[in-house]
Amino acid sequence: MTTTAAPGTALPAQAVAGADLARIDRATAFVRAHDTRSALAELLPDLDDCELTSLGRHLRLAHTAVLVFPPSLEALRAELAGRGMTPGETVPSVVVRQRLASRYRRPTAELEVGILHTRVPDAAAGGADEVEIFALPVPEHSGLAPVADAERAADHEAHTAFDLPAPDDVVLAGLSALLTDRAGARADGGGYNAHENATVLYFRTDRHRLELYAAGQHAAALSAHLRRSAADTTAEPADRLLRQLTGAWETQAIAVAAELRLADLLDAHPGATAAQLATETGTHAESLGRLLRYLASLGLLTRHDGDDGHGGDPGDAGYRLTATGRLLHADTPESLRPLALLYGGTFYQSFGHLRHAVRTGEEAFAELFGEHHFPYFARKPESADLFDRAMAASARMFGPVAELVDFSAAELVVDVAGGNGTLLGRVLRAAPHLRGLLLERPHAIEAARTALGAAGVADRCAFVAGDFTASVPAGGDVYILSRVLHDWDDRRCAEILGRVADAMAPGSELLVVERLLPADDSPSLAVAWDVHMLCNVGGRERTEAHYARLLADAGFDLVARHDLPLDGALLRARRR
Ligand SMILES: C[S@@+](CC[C@H](N)C(=O)[O-])C[C@H]1O[C@@H](n2cnc3c(N)ncnc32)[C@H](O)[C@@H]1O
Repeated sequence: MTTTAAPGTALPAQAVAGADLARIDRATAFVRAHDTRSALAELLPDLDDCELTSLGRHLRLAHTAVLVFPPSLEALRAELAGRGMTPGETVPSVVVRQRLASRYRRPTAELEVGILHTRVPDAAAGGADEVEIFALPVPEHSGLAPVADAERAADHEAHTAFDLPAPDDVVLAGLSALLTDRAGARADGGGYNAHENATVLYFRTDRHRLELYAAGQHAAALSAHLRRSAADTTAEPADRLLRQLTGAWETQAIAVAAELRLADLLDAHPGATAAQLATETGTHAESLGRLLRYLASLGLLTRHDGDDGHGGDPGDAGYRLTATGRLLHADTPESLRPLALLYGGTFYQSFGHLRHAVRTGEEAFAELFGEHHFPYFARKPESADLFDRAMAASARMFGPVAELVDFSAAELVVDVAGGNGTLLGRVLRAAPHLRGLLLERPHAIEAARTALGAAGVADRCAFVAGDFTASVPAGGDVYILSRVLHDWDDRRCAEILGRVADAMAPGSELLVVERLLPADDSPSLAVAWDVHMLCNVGGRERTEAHYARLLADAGFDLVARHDLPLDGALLRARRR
Protein backbone atom coordinates (compact mmCIF):
# COMPACT_ATOMS: atom_id res chain seq x y z
CA MET A 1 0.00 0.00 0.00
CA THR A 2 1.32 3.46 -0.76
CA THR A 3 1.00 6.30 1.70
CA THR A 4 -1.76 8.69 0.71
CA ALA A 5 -3.06 11.78 2.40
CA ALA A 6 -6.59 11.52 3.67
CA PRO A 7 -9.26 13.39 1.71
CA GLY A 8 -9.15 17.05 2.62
CA THR A 9 -5.48 16.88 3.65
CA ALA A 10 -3.83 16.64 0.20
CA LEU A 11 -1.21 19.27 -0.54
CA PRO A 12 -1.33 21.23 -3.81
CA ALA A 13 0.57 19.11 -6.39
CA GLN A 14 3.68 21.34 -6.52
CA ALA A 15 3.99 22.40 -2.87
CA VAL A 16 7.01 21.51 -0.75
CA ALA A 17 5.72 19.84 2.43
CA GLY A 18 5.51 22.09 5.47
CA ALA A 19 7.50 19.53 7.49
CA ASP A 20 10.41 19.84 5.00
CA LEU A 21 10.32 23.63 4.98
CA ALA A 22 10.29 23.63 8.77
CA ARG A 23 13.42 21.44 8.78
CA ILE A 24 15.22 23.73 6.31
CA ASP A 25 14.22 26.70 8.46
CA ARG A 26 15.55 24.97 11.59
CA ALA A 27 18.87 24.18 9.88
CA THR A 28 19.12 27.80 8.70
CA ALA A 29 18.21 29.15 12.13
CA PHE A 30 20.95 26.97 13.67
CA VAL A 31 23.56 28.50 11.34
CA ARG A 32 22.27 32.00 12.12
CA ALA A 33 22.34 31.44 15.86
CA HIS A 34 25.63 29.58 16.37
CA ASP A 35 29.31 30.17 16.10
CA THR A 36 31.63 27.16 16.29
CA ARG A 37 31.91 27.20 20.07
CA SER A 38 28.18 27.43 20.83
CA ALA A 39 27.39 24.77 18.19
CA LEU A 40 29.86 22.37 19.84
CA ALA A 41 28.44 23.12 23.29
CA GLU A 42 24.89 22.43 22.13
CA LEU A 43 25.66 19.25 20.18
CA LEU A 44 28.11 17.76 22.70
CA PRO A 45 26.62 18.65 26.10
CA ASP A 46 28.70 16.05 27.95
CA LEU A 47 31.98 17.89 27.31
CA ASP A 48 33.31 20.34 29.87
CA ASP A 49 34.52 23.88 29.10
CA CYS A 50 38.12 22.87 28.82
CA GLU A 51 37.36 20.11 26.30
CA LEU A 52 35.09 22.42 24.28
CA THR A 53 37.83 25.06 24.12
CA SER A 54 40.30 22.49 22.93
CA LEU A 55 37.88 21.17 20.27
CA GLY A 56 37.14 24.73 19.16
CA ARG A 57 40.86 25.26 18.45
CA HIS A 58 40.82 22.44 15.89
CA LEU A 59 37.35 22.65 14.34
CA ARG A 60 35.31 25.20 12.42
CA LEU A 61 31.53 24.93 11.97
CA ALA A 62 31.10 24.31 8.22
CA HIS A 63 27.39 23.74 7.55
CA THR A 64 24.19 22.08 8.70
CA ALA A 65 22.58 19.51 6.42
CA VAL A 66 19.02 18.22 5.94
CA LEU A 67 17.36 15.73 3.62
CA VAL A 68 14.02 16.88 2.13
CA PHE A 69 11.49 15.48 -0.32
CA PRO A 70 10.10 18.20 -2.61
CA PRO A 71 7.79 17.31 -5.50
CA SER A 72 10.53 18.70 -7.80
CA LEU A 73 13.85 20.56 -7.52
CA GLU A 74 12.20 23.57 -9.20
CA ALA A 75 9.58 23.74 -6.43
CA LEU A 76 12.36 23.57 -3.82
CA ARG A 77 14.41 26.31 -5.53
CA ALA A 78 11.31 28.54 -5.67
CA GLU A 79 10.77 28.09 -1.92
CA LEU A 80 14.42 28.85 -1.20
CA ALA A 81 14.31 31.96 -3.40
CA GLY A 82 11.38 33.16 -1.26
CA ARG A 83 13.72 32.85 1.73
CA GLY A 84 16.45 34.89 0.06
CA MET A 85 18.58 31.80 -0.66
CA THR A 86 20.00 30.97 -4.10
CA PRO A 87 21.65 27.55 -4.17
CA GLY A 88 24.44 26.79 -6.63
CA GLU A 89 24.22 24.02 -9.17
CA THR A 90 22.68 20.72 -8.02
CA VAL A 91 25.36 18.06 -7.51
CA PRO A 92 24.39 14.37 -7.51
CA SER A 93 24.77 12.68 -4.11
CA VAL A 94 26.54 9.35 -3.87
CA VAL A 95 26.66 8.63 -0.13
CA VAL A 96 23.12 9.60 0.91
CA ARG A 97 21.66 7.92 -2.17
CA GLN A 98 23.52 4.71 -1.33
CA ARG A 99 22.45 4.84 2.31
CA LEU A 100 18.78 5.29 1.36
CA ALA A 101 19.03 2.43 -1.15
CA SER A 102 20.35 0.00 1.45
CA ARG A 103 18.06 1.26 4.24
CA TYR A 104 14.89 0.86 2.16
CA ARG A 105 16.07 -1.90 -0.17
CA ARG A 106 15.36 0.19 -3.24
CA PRO A 107 17.45 0.32 -6.44
CA THR A 108 19.72 3.40 -6.44
CA ALA A 109 18.30 4.30 -9.87
CA GLU A 110 14.99 5.14 -8.18
CA LEU A 111 16.64 7.53 -5.74
CA GLU A 112 17.93 10.62 -7.52
CA VAL A 113 19.24 12.54 -4.55
CA GLY A 114 20.71 15.94 -5.41
CA ILE A 115 22.82 18.22 -3.18
CA LEU A 116 22.18 21.96 -3.10
CA HIS A 117 24.57 24.23 -1.20
CA THR A 118 23.11 27.54 -0.28
CA ARG A 119 24.49 30.53 1.60
CA VAL A 120 22.52 31.68 4.61
CA PRO A 121 21.88 35.44 4.72
CA ASP A 122 22.80 36.95 8.14
CA ALA A 123 24.82 33.92 9.34
CA ALA A 124 26.49 34.28 12.75
CA ALA A 125 30.07 35.60 12.80
CA GLY A 126 32.65 32.93 13.61
CA GLY A 127 30.43 30.11 12.36
CA ALA A 128 29.19 28.59 9.11
CA ASP A 129 27.44 30.49 6.37
CA GLU A 130 25.98 27.55 4.51
CA VAL A 131 23.22 24.95 4.60
CA GLU A 132 23.59 21.72 2.64
CA ILE A 133 20.25 20.44 1.35
CA PHE A 134 19.96 16.86 0.14
CA ALA A 135 16.81 16.64 -1.98
CA LEU A 136 15.06 13.50 -3.15
CA PRO A 137 12.25 14.60 -5.51
CA VAL A 138 9.06 12.72 -4.67
CA PRO A 139 6.59 13.47 -7.49
CA GLU A 140 3.00 12.36 -7.01
CA HIS A 141 2.51 8.61 -7.66
CA SER A 142 6.28 7.99 -7.58
CA GLY A 143 5.88 5.35 -4.84
CA LEU A 144 8.59 7.15 -2.80
CA ALA A 145 6.22 8.65 -0.22
CA PRO A 146 6.89 5.86 2.35
CA VAL A 147 10.65 6.59 2.12
CA ALA A 148 9.96 10.28 2.68
CA ASP A 149 7.66 9.57 5.65
CA ALA A 150 10.14 7.23 7.31
CA GLU A 151 13.07 9.60 6.83
CA ARG A 152 11.13 12.61 8.09
CA ALA A 153 10.28 10.65 11.24
CA ALA A 154 13.80 9.31 11.85
CA ASP A 155 15.93 12.14 10.38
CA HIS A 156 18.85 9.77 9.76
CA GLU A 157 20.69 12.08 7.35
CA ALA A 158 20.47 15.48 9.05
CA HIS A 159 23.90 16.44 10.34
CA THR A 160 26.17 19.26 11.34
CA ALA A 161 29.59 19.41 9.69
CA PHE A 162 32.83 20.77 11.12
CA ASP A 163 36.03 21.06 9.14
CA LEU A 164 39.61 20.95 10.36
CA PRO A 165 41.45 24.04 9.12
CA ALA A 166 44.84 22.40 9.88
CA PRO A 167 44.31 18.65 9.78
CA ASP A 168 46.87 15.98 10.55
CA ASP A 169 46.63 12.30 11.51
CA VAL A 170 47.28 12.81 15.21
CA VAL A 171 44.75 15.63 15.61
CA LEU A 172 42.09 13.67 13.72
CA ALA A 173 42.66 10.51 15.78
CA GLY A 174 42.58 12.56 19.00
CA LEU A 175 39.34 14.32 18.03
CA SER A 176 37.75 11.00 17.14
CA ALA A 177 38.76 9.52 20.51
CA LEU A 178 37.45 12.57 22.39
CA LEU A 179 34.08 12.37 20.64
CA THR A 180 33.62 8.63 21.23
CA ASP A 181 35.22 8.22 24.65
CA ARG A 182 34.14 11.44 26.31
CA ALA A 183 31.22 12.95 24.42
CA GLY A 184 29.12 9.76 24.18
CA ALA A 185 29.21 9.80 20.34
CA ARG A 186 29.37 6.59 18.28
CA ALA A 187 31.56 6.22 15.21
CA ASP A 188 29.17 5.99 12.26
CA GLY A 189 31.23 5.30 9.16
CA GLY A 190 33.12 7.61 6.85
CA GLY A 191 35.48 7.48 3.90
CA TYR A 192 38.11 9.07 1.71
CA ASN A 193 36.74 11.14 -1.18
CA ALA A 194 39.35 11.02 -3.94
CA HIS A 195 37.55 13.70 -6.04
CA GLU A 196 37.86 16.22 -3.24
CA ASN A 197 41.03 14.69 -1.68
CA ALA A 198 39.33 14.76 1.72
CA THR A 199 38.71 12.39 4.62
CA VAL A 200 35.23 12.40 6.19
CA LEU A 201 34.38 10.83 9.57
CA TYR A 202 30.77 10.51 10.74
CA PHE A 203 29.59 10.30 14.36
CA ARG A 204 26.17 9.82 15.89
CA THR A 205 25.08 11.16 19.27
CA ASP A 206 21.68 10.54 20.84
CA ARG A 207 20.53 13.86 19.43
CA HIS A 208 22.33 14.31 16.17
CA ARG A 209 24.82 13.26 13.51
CA LEU A 210 28.17 15.02 13.16
CA GLU A 211 30.61 15.11 10.27
CA LEU A 212 34.33 15.89 10.57
CA TYR A 213 35.81 16.95 7.23
CA ALA A 214 39.60 16.97 6.86
CA ALA A 215 41.41 17.93 3.67
CA GLY A 216 43.89 15.27 2.56
CA GLN A 217 44.16 11.53 3.10
CA HIS A 218 44.39 10.34 6.73
CA ALA A 219 44.43 6.58 6.31
CA ALA A 220 45.39 5.60 9.87
CA ALA A 221 42.77 7.79 11.55
CA LEU A 222 40.14 6.66 9.04
CA SER A 223 40.80 2.95 9.49
CA ALA A 224 40.69 3.25 13.32
CA HIS A 225 37.38 5.12 12.96
CA LEU A 226 35.95 2.48 10.61
CA ARG A 227 37.01 -0.29 13.01
CA ARG A 228 35.11 1.50 15.80
CA SER A 229 32.07 1.90 13.52
CA ALA A 230 32.02 -1.79 12.73
CA ALA A 231 32.75 -2.96 16.29
CA ASP A 232 29.12 -3.64 17.16
CA THR A 233 28.50 -5.95 14.25
CA THR A 234 31.82 -7.78 14.18
CA ALA A 235 31.86 -8.90 17.83
CA GLU A 236 32.70 -12.56 18.33
CA PRO A 237 29.50 -14.68 18.63
CA ALA A 238 30.39 -15.78 22.19
CA ASP A 239 31.18 -12.20 23.15
CA ARG A 240 27.87 -11.03 21.70
CA LEU A 241 25.88 -13.79 23.42
CA LEU A 242 27.54 -13.06 26.77
CA ARG A 243 26.56 -9.42 26.45
CA GLN A 244 22.99 -10.44 25.61
CA LEU A 245 22.85 -12.82 28.56
CA THR A 246 23.61 -9.92 30.88
CA GLY A 247 20.67 -7.87 29.57
CA ALA A 248 18.71 -8.49 32.78
CA TRP A 249 21.60 -6.99 34.77
CA GLU A 250 21.41 -3.86 32.65
CA THR A 251 17.66 -3.57 33.30
CA GLN A 252 18.24 -3.85 37.06
CA ALA A 253 21.23 -1.47 37.13
CA ILE A 254 19.18 1.16 35.29
CA ALA A 255 16.14 0.57 37.51
CA VAL A 256 18.28 1.05 40.67
CA ALA A 257 19.73 4.25 39.18
CA ALA A 258 16.16 5.44 38.56
CA GLU A 259 15.03 4.50 42.05
CA LEU A 260 17.97 6.33 43.67
CA ARG A 261 17.32 9.35 41.40
CA LEU A 262 21.00 9.41 40.39
CA ALA A 263 20.15 11.43 37.26
CA ASP A 264 18.50 14.17 39.34
CA LEU A 265 21.50 14.27 41.70
CA LEU A 266 24.10 14.32 38.91
CA ASP A 267 22.18 17.02 37.10
CA ALA A 268 22.33 19.16 40.24
CA HIS A 269 25.95 18.18 41.07
CA PRO A 270 27.82 17.33 37.84
CA GLY A 271 31.11 15.58 38.61
CA ALA A 272 29.90 14.17 41.97
CA THR A 273 31.87 11.17 43.29
CA ALA A 274 30.51 7.84 44.51
CA ALA A 275 31.11 8.93 48.12
CA GLN A 276 29.13 12.15 47.65
CA LEU A 277 26.29 10.34 45.88
CA ALA A 278 26.28 7.63 48.57
CA THR A 279 25.79 10.29 51.25
CA GLU A 280 22.88 11.79 49.30
CA THR A 281 21.22 8.42 48.64
CA GLY A 282 22.03 6.65 51.92
CA THR A 283 23.84 3.83 50.09
CA HIS A 284 27.12 1.91 50.53
CA ALA A 285 29.77 4.09 48.86
CA GLU A 286 32.04 1.36 47.52
CA SER A 287 29.13 -0.63 46.06
CA LEU A 288 27.53 2.44 44.59
CA GLY A 289 30.91 3.20 42.94
CA ARG A 290 30.80 -0.20 41.26
CA LEU A 291 27.26 0.42 40.01
CA LEU A 292 28.30 3.86 38.68
CA ARG A 293 31.21 2.31 36.77
CA TYR A 294 28.77 -0.20 35.21
CA LEU A 295 26.34 2.57 34.26
CA ALA A 296 29.23 4.45 32.64
CA SER A 297 30.11 1.36 30.60
CA LEU A 298 26.47 1.26 29.44
CA GLY A 299 26.74 4.84 28.18
CA LEU A 300 24.48 6.50 30.78
CA LEU A 301 27.30 8.34 32.56
CA THR A 302 30.80 9.51 31.78
CA ARG A 303 33.52 8.93 34.32
CA HIS A 304 36.28 11.42 35.11
CA ASP A 305 39.37 10.50 37.08
CA GLY A 306 40.25 12.39 40.25
CA ASP A 307 41.87 15.82 40.12
CA ASP A 308 45.41 14.49 40.03
CA GLY A 309 44.85 13.63 36.37
CA HIS A 310 46.76 10.35 36.71
CA GLY A 311 43.94 7.90 37.16
CA GLY A 312 43.78 8.00 40.96
CA ASP A 313 41.57 5.76 43.07
CA PRO A 314 38.37 4.74 41.23
CA GLY A 315 36.47 5.91 44.29
CA ASP A 316 37.69 9.46 43.56
CA ALA A 317 36.22 9.42 40.06
CA GLY A 318 33.52 11.97 39.35
CA TYR A 319 30.48 11.20 37.18
CA ARG A 320 28.41 13.19 34.72
CA LEU A 321 25.23 12.37 32.82
CA THR A 322 25.28 11.60 29.12
CA ALA A 323 22.26 12.53 26.99
CA THR A 324 21.00 8.94 27.50
CA GLY A 325 21.46 9.08 31.28
CA ARG A 326 19.64 12.40 31.41
CA LEU A 327 16.47 10.63 30.20
CA LEU A 328 16.20 9.13 33.72
CA HIS A 329 15.84 12.60 35.26
CA ALA A 330 12.42 12.67 36.92
CA ASP A 331 11.57 16.16 35.67
CA THR A 332 12.73 15.87 32.04
CA PRO A 333 9.87 16.16 29.57
CA GLU A 334 9.24 12.60 28.35
CA SER A 335 11.40 11.21 31.17
CA LEU A 336 11.93 7.43 30.85
CA ARG A 337 12.25 7.03 34.62
CA PRO A 338 8.72 5.58 35.08
CA LEU A 339 9.44 3.02 32.36
CA ALA A 340 12.75 2.08 34.05
CA LEU A 341 10.91 1.50 37.33
CA LEU A 342 8.14 -0.54 35.70
CA TYR A 343 10.45 -2.70 33.56
CA GLY A 344 12.78 -3.22 36.52
CA GLY A 345 9.84 -3.88 38.88
CA THR A 346 6.48 -5.54 38.20
CA PHE A 347 7.18 -6.45 34.58
CA TYR A 348 10.65 -7.72 35.54
CA GLN A 349 9.08 -10.18 37.96
CA SER A 350 6.63 -11.40 35.34
CA PHE A 351 9.33 -11.73 32.68
CA GLY A 352 10.91 -14.27 35.02
CA HIS A 353 7.92 -16.48 34.09
CA LEU A 354 8.24 -16.09 30.31
CA ARG A 355 8.62 -19.84 29.94
CA HIS A 356 5.01 -20.27 31.14
CA ALA A 357 3.76 -18.02 28.33
CA VAL A 358 5.84 -19.85 25.74
CA ARG A 359 4.71 -23.30 26.97
CA THR A 360 1.01 -22.49 27.27
CA GLY A 361 0.31 -19.37 25.18
CA GLU A 362 -1.17 -17.73 28.30
CA GLU A 363 0.28 -14.57 29.75
CA ALA A 364 2.84 -15.08 32.50
CA PHE A 365 1.68 -11.94 34.32
CA ALA A 366 -1.71 -13.48 35.16
CA GLU A 367 -0.08 -16.75 36.22
CA LEU A 368 2.21 -14.89 38.64
CA PHE A 369 -0.14 -12.21 39.99
CA GLY A 370 -3.44 -14.09 39.67
CA GLU A 371 -5.12 -11.62 37.31
CA HIS A 372 -4.70 -9.71 34.05
CA HIS A 373 -2.52 -6.60 34.40
CA PHE A 374 -5.36 -4.05 33.84
CA PRO A 375 -7.44 -5.14 36.91
CA TYR A 376 -4.21 -5.78 38.88
CA PHE A 377 -2.95 -2.21 38.32
CA ALA A 378 -6.45 -0.78 38.81
CA ARG A 379 -6.54 -2.20 42.37
CA LYS A 380 -3.19 -0.58 43.21
CA PRO A 381 -3.29 3.20 42.72
CA GLU A 382 0.50 3.59 42.94
CA SER A 383 1.13 0.93 40.30
CA ALA A 384 -1.67 2.32 38.11
CA ASP A 385 -0.09 5.78 38.32
CA LEU A 386 3.32 4.34 37.43
CA PHE A 387 1.78 2.46 34.47
CA ASP A 388 0.10 5.65 33.14
CA ARG A 389 3.32 7.64 33.50
CA ALA A 390 5.31 4.83 31.86
CA MET A 391 2.94 4.89 28.86
CA ALA A 392 3.29 8.67 28.66
CA ALA A 393 7.09 8.29 28.80
CA SER A 394 7.20 7.16 25.17
CA ALA A 395 5.06 10.13 24.10
CA ARG A 396 7.83 11.17 21.69
CA MET A 397 6.08 8.68 19.40
CA PHE A 398 3.06 11.05 19.27
CA GLY A 399 5.14 14.11 18.23
CA PRO A 400 4.22 14.27 14.53
CA VAL A 401 0.56 13.12 14.81
CA ALA A 402 -0.99 16.58 15.14
CA GLU A 403 1.09 17.73 12.13
CA LEU A 404 0.30 14.71 9.94
CA VAL A 405 -3.48 14.89 10.37
CA ASP A 406 -5.50 17.88 9.27
CA PHE A 407 -8.06 18.43 12.07
CA SER A 408 -9.37 21.72 10.63
CA ALA A 409 -12.71 20.27 9.49
CA ALA A 410 -13.22 18.22 12.69
CA GLU A 411 -15.09 19.43 15.78
CA LEU A 412 -14.84 16.49 18.17
CA VAL A 413 -12.01 13.96 18.61
CA VAL A 414 -12.75 10.83 20.68
CA ASP A 415 -9.73 9.10 22.22
CA VAL A 416 -10.78 5.55 23.08
CA ALA A 417 -8.78 4.25 26.08
CA GLY A 418 -6.72 7.42 25.99
CA GLY A 419 -4.69 6.62 29.13
CA ASN A 420 -3.67 9.82 30.91
CA GLY A 421 -4.52 11.89 27.85
CA THR A 422 -1.02 12.66 26.57
CA LEU A 423 -1.90 12.22 22.89
CA LEU A 424 -5.30 13.91 23.12
CA GLY A 425 -3.69 16.83 24.96
CA ARG A 426 -1.20 17.32 22.12
CA VAL A 427 -3.94 17.20 19.49
CA LEU A 428 -6.12 19.72 21.40
CA ARG A 429 -3.18 22.07 21.93
CA ALA A 430 -2.37 21.98 18.21
CA ALA A 431 -5.99 22.65 17.14
CA PRO A 432 -7.54 25.25 19.47
CA HIS A 433 -11.01 24.98 17.85
CA LEU A 434 -11.26 21.25 18.64
CA ARG A 435 -13.14 19.53 21.48
CA GLY A 436 -12.03 16.19 22.90
CA LEU A 437 -13.65 13.24 24.62
CA LEU A 438 -11.56 10.71 26.50
CA LEU A 439 -12.99 7.27 27.26
CA GLU A 440 -11.16 5.31 29.98
CA ARG A 441 -11.66 2.82 32.74
CA PRO A 442 -12.95 4.61 35.87
CA HIS A 443 -9.65 4.45 37.81
CA ALA A 444 -7.74 6.21 35.01
CA ILE A 445 -10.11 9.14 34.52
CA GLU A 446 -8.77 11.33 37.34
CA ALA A 447 -5.16 11.07 36.11
CA ALA A 448 -6.33 12.11 32.64
CA ARG A 449 -8.32 15.04 34.01
CA THR A 450 -5.26 16.24 35.96
CA ALA A 451 -2.84 15.82 33.02
CA LEU A 452 -5.15 17.59 30.54
CA GLY A 453 -5.74 20.31 33.13
CA ALA A 454 -1.98 20.82 33.37
CA ALA A 455 -1.86 20.97 29.55
CA GLY A 456 -4.46 23.76 29.69
CA VAL A 457 -7.10 21.95 27.59
CA ALA A 458 -9.34 20.24 30.18
CA ASP A 459 -12.10 22.83 29.59
CA ARG A 460 -12.44 21.57 26.00
CA CYS A 461 -12.51 17.92 27.01
CA ALA A 462 -15.19 15.54 28.29
CA PHE A 463 -14.16 12.54 30.39
CA VAL A 464 -16.25 9.38 30.16
CA ALA A 465 -15.69 6.39 32.43
CA GLY A 466 -16.64 3.27 30.50
CA ASP A 467 -15.76 -0.01 28.86
CA PHE A 468 -14.90 -0.06 25.17
CA THR A 469 -16.22 -3.59 24.79
CA ALA A 470 -19.69 -2.38 25.89
CA SER A 471 -20.03 0.91 23.98
CA VAL A 472 -18.08 3.86 22.62
CA PRO A 473 -19.55 7.41 22.58
CA ALA A 474 -20.95 8.47 19.19
CA GLY A 475 -20.73 11.89 17.54
CA GLY A 476 -16.96 12.23 17.02
CA ASP A 477 -15.46 13.31 13.69
CA VAL A 478 -12.14 11.56 14.39
CA TYR A 479 -11.56 8.55 16.68
CA ILE A 480 -8.23 7.46 18.16
CA LEU A 481 -7.10 4.01 19.31
CA SER A 482 -3.53 4.49 20.47
CA ARG A 483 -1.58 1.46 21.71
CA VAL A 484 -4.83 -0.31 22.57
CA LEU A 485 -5.26 -3.05 19.97
CA HIS A 486 -1.83 -4.54 20.75
CA ASP A 487 -3.12 -5.36 24.25
CA TRP A 488 -5.63 -7.88 22.89
CA ASP A 489 -5.96 -11.00 20.76
CA ASP A 490 -7.70 -10.83 17.39
CA ARG A 491 -11.10 -11.86 18.75
CA ARG A 492 -11.11 -9.04 21.33
CA CYS A 493 -9.74 -6.55 18.78
CA ALA A 494 -12.69 -7.41 16.51
CA GLU A 495 -15.02 -6.68 19.44
CA ILE A 496 -13.36 -3.31 20.24
CA LEU A 497 -13.20 -2.25 16.59
CA GLY A 498 -16.85 -3.30 16.24
CA ARG A 499 -17.90 -0.96 19.08
CA VAL A 500 -15.82 1.87 17.62
CA ALA A 501 -17.33 1.27 14.17
CA ASP A 502 -20.85 1.34 15.70
CA ALA A 503 -20.10 4.81 17.09
CA MET A 504 -18.64 6.26 13.90
CA ALA A 505 -20.46 7.89 10.96
CA PRO A 506 -19.62 6.66 7.45
CA GLY A 507 -16.60 8.54 6.08
CA SER A 508 -15.23 9.54 9.50
CA GLU A 509 -11.63 8.73 10.35
CA LEU A 510 -10.03 6.33 12.82
CA LEU A 511 -6.39 6.90 13.83
CA VAL A 512 -4.55 3.82 15.10
CA VAL A 513 -1.12 4.26 16.74
CA GLU A 514 0.90 1.07 17.14
CA ARG A 515 4.35 -0.41 16.59
CA LEU A 516 4.21 -2.54 13.45
CA LEU A 517 6.05 -5.81 13.07
CA PRO A 518 8.17 -5.53 9.93
CA ALA A 519 7.02 -7.73 7.04
CA ASP A 520 10.72 -8.66 6.51
CA ASP A 521 13.69 -9.02 8.86
CA SER A 522 14.33 -5.29 9.30
CA PRO A 523 15.18 -4.41 12.87
CA SER A 524 12.29 -2.92 14.89
CA LEU A 525 11.46 -2.43 18.58
CA ALA A 526 8.13 -4.14 17.74
CA VAL A 527 9.85 -7.54 17.71
CA ALA A 528 10.88 -7.29 21.38
CA TRP A 529 7.61 -5.65 22.39
CA ASP A 530 5.72 -8.54 20.78
CA VAL A 531 7.32 -10.88 23.34
CA HIS A 532 6.49 -8.36 26.10
CA MET A 533 2.85 -8.47 24.95
CA LEU A 534 2.90 -12.28 24.97
CA CYS A 535 4.40 -12.43 28.45
CA ASN A 536 2.62 -9.62 30.23
CA VAL A 537 -0.53 -8.61 28.44
CA GLY A 538 -1.86 -11.48 26.36
CA GLY A 539 -1.83 -9.29 23.24
CA ARG A 540 0.55 -9.06 20.31
CA GLU A 541 2.25 -6.68 17.90
CA ARG A 542 1.06 -7.06 14.29
CA THR A 543 2.17 -6.29 10.75
CA GLU A 544 0.47 -3.57 8.76
CA ALA A 545 -1.26 -6.28 6.68
CA HIS A 546 -2.61 -7.92 9.85
CA TYR A 547 -4.09 -4.59 11.04
CA ALA A 548 -5.49 -3.97 7.55
CA ARG A 549 -7.37 -7.31 7.79
CA LEU A 550 -8.74 -6.57 11.29
CA LEU A 551 -9.84 -3.12 10.17
CA ALA A 552 -11.44 -4.39 6.96
CA ASP A 553 -13.41 -7.05 8.87
CA ALA A 554 -14.77 -4.32 11.18
CA GLY A 555 -15.89 -2.05 8.32
CA PHE A 556 -12.87 0.21 7.81
CA ASP A 557 -10.59 0.91 4.84
CA LEU A 558 -6.95 1.47 5.72
CA VAL A 559 -6.06 4.54 3.64
CA ALA A 560 -2.62 5.65 4.85
CA ARG A 561 0.35 4.82 7.02
CA HIS A 562 2.90 7.24 8.42
CA ASP A 563 5.99 6.26 10.38
CA LEU A 564 6.41 7.80 13.83
CA PRO A 565 9.44 8.07 16.16
CA LEU A 566 10.44 5.11 18.37
CA ASP A 567 9.44 2.67 15.59
CA GLY A 568 5.79 3.66 15.94
CA ALA A 569 3.30 4.04 13.09
CA LEU A 570 0.09 5.95 12.50
CA LEU A 571 -2.52 3.99 10.54
CA ARG A 572 -5.38 6.06 9.12
CA ALA A 573 -8.61 4.21 8.42
CA ARG A 574 -11.94 5.41 7.05
CA ARG A 575 -15.32 4.09 8.21
CA ARG A 576 -17.12 2.63 5.18
C1 LIG B 1 -1.56 0.57 26.70
S1 LIG B 1 -2.61 1.74 27.38
C2 LIG B 1 -2.66 3.01 26.13
C3 LIG B 1 -3.04 4.35 26.65
C4 LIG B 1 -2.99 5.49 25.63
N1 LIG B 1 -3.97 5.30 24.58
C5 LIG B 1 -1.59 5.68 25.09
O1 LIG B 1 -1.32 5.41 23.91
O2 LIG B 1 -0.74 6.12 25.87
C6 LIG B 1 -4.15 0.93 27.20
C7 LIG B 1 -5.29 1.63 27.91
O3 LIG B 1 -6.47 0.85 27.73
C8 LIG B 1 -7.30 1.10 28.85
N2 LIG B 1 -8.33 0.04 28.91
C9 LIG B 1 -8.14 -1.28 29.14
N3 LIG B 1 -9.31 -1.95 29.11
C10 LIG B 1 -10.26 -1.00 28.84
C11 LIG B 1 -11.68 -1.09 28.67
N4 LIG B 1 -12.32 -2.25 28.77
N5 LIG B 1 -12.36 0.06 28.38
C12 LIG B 1 -11.70 1.25 28.28
N6 LIG B 1 -10.36 1.38 28.42
C13 LIG B 1 -9.66 0.25 28.71
C14 LIG B 1 -6.31 1.02 30.00
O4 LIG B 1 -6.81 1.64 31.17
C15 LIG B 1 -5.09 1.72 29.41
O5 LIG B 1 -5.02 3.08 29.77
